[in-house]
Amino acid sequence: MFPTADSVSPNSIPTSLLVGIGLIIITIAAIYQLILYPFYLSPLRALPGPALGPNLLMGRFGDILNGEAGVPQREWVKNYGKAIRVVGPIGIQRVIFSSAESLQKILVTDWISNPRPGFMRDTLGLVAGYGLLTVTGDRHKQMRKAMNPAFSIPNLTAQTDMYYDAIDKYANSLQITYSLSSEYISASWGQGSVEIMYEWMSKVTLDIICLTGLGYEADSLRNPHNELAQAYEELISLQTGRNLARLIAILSIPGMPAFLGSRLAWRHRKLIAKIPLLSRAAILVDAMHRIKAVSASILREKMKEAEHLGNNEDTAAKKDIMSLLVRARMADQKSHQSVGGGMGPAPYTMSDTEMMDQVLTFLGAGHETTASGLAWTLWLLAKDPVSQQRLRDEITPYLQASSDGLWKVRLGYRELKDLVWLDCVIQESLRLYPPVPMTFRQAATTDHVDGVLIPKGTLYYIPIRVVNTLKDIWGEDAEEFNPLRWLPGNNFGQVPSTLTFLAGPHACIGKTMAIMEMKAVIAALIANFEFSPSYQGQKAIPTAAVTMKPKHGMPLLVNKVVK
Ligand code: HEM
Repeated sequence: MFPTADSVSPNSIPTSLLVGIGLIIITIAAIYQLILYPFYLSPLRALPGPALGPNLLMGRFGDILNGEAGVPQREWVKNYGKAIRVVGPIGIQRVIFSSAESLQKILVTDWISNPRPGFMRDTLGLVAGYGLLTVTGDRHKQMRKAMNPAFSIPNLTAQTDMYYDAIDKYANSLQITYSLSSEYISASWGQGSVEIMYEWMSKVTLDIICLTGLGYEADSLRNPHNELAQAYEELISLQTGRNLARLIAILSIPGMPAFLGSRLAWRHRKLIAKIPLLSRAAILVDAMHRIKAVSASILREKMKEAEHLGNNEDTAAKKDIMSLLVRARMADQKSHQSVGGGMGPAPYTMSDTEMMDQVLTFLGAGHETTASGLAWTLWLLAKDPVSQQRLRDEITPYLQASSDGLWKVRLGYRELKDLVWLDCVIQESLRLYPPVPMTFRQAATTDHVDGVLIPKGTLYYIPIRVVNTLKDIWGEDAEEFNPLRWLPGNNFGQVPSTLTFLAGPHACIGKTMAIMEMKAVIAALIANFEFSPSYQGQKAIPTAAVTMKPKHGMPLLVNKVVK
């Protein structure tokens, strides 16, 4: 039925016409975004890179989602060179630079003009607080300066003994499980207990970061119902490939991150859970609410404790990073008051909200990353019994006998740093399986990088795992596990060639802490247990999520070392 001349007044445009015009506009916009701009107009179109692929809407996103973390990108870099363009979903272009000079410019020299992109800050802010991971420029400089002392070597040295409570608990529980399950013999492969190592490492690192970062005993190893542990388990479940892609899509809707972080969203979480597209967001809202509630109460306690203790230095409780930050803030405020009675410009101190965000940041940034690093190290050692035994031999002189039938390991900061083979193994594992396999930056201004004109707004994919395995830096065996390359004399440690903890002002503040913690856990486990693949032909597949977790949680066969 077509409208007659009588039925169309100047004030009433027929709905069908409006719909038609709308469809034409959407079609033109889609053709522009998906085809015209990326392939005929964008200044980046001259860069080499993989062809668009069969799906115009998704670009090469399918390869990334279904591939091993960082591997499709590594193949593209091999095929197309060190400055490439990849078209992702809805025609969004990403540029991958992998030369040392271009990464130096993006991450170090011009870091302020290349911040983390908005979608990344929104996502991180929601799950790991609006702390160091989300701020940039001057605010970042101030915050980082305020936090650096808490990560100093003296503080880390004082903290190493806090790792061993969780490590001992895990070693004990592993010993019990082993003794109960070693009767199950797999005729084809071996005897022992099959353990899902990522899950265990996640509990160990949660307990350690809660204690060292916050002075809080989560004890998730013994108490699976611990509220923090449960909430994090739910959050982690959202981070597998497709779930994560859906979540990022939801978070890209303008205003959505702020809404999901609000009390309103929490109050209506049951309703949100019923909306098909948002059901996963409801899990996030609920888990984050619980994590925030626990974090807020930890912070309140810290503040009370700091008021009570004043500047008294020697209580065990004050070794954790949060206590140090709270006390440093109090000291700054007091000194401002006492010098000139609070007149004059106040020094920068973190607000209560910023402090609270740091609590969430430590938990978010320091837990799964380290768990993932540990799971991959155990896998690499399981596949390389010679390196595993060499490590056991290196640690043997430091072992202490104990009544529970386990060797106690109590390596301090200096020993953890100086054990050469332990260092080689950890560095090599972090190189080959960097727990954060990639990150993003976005050009805030139009600029040239490596001679390429980069329009404002361009997304940079920072190829951490790719750079860590470039053959022209690491040699022909770049993709192999070879801890020997880190031995003194083959000194790759001097070259800024692994990007595992990134580089520049946003480089990981927890790097030394994470390495020390990994060394302590690995030393204690290898001293007491032997690890091997859980079945013949086992392959471990890193998922393409925020952190590079092993698919299926990394089952390994565990046997007790005979004393
Ligand atoms: C093996 C373990 C770890 C790895 C591989 C790792 C890796 C990284 C990477 C790649 C970044 C840069 C992210 C970006 O800018 O896009 C980063 C930043 C950060 N990490 Fe870690 N991290 C680890 C452990 C930790 C721990 C234990 C903590 C704290 C207790 C921590 C706290 C942070 C913070 C606060 C930032 C933001 C730094 C800034 O922007 O100034 N990380 N980490």
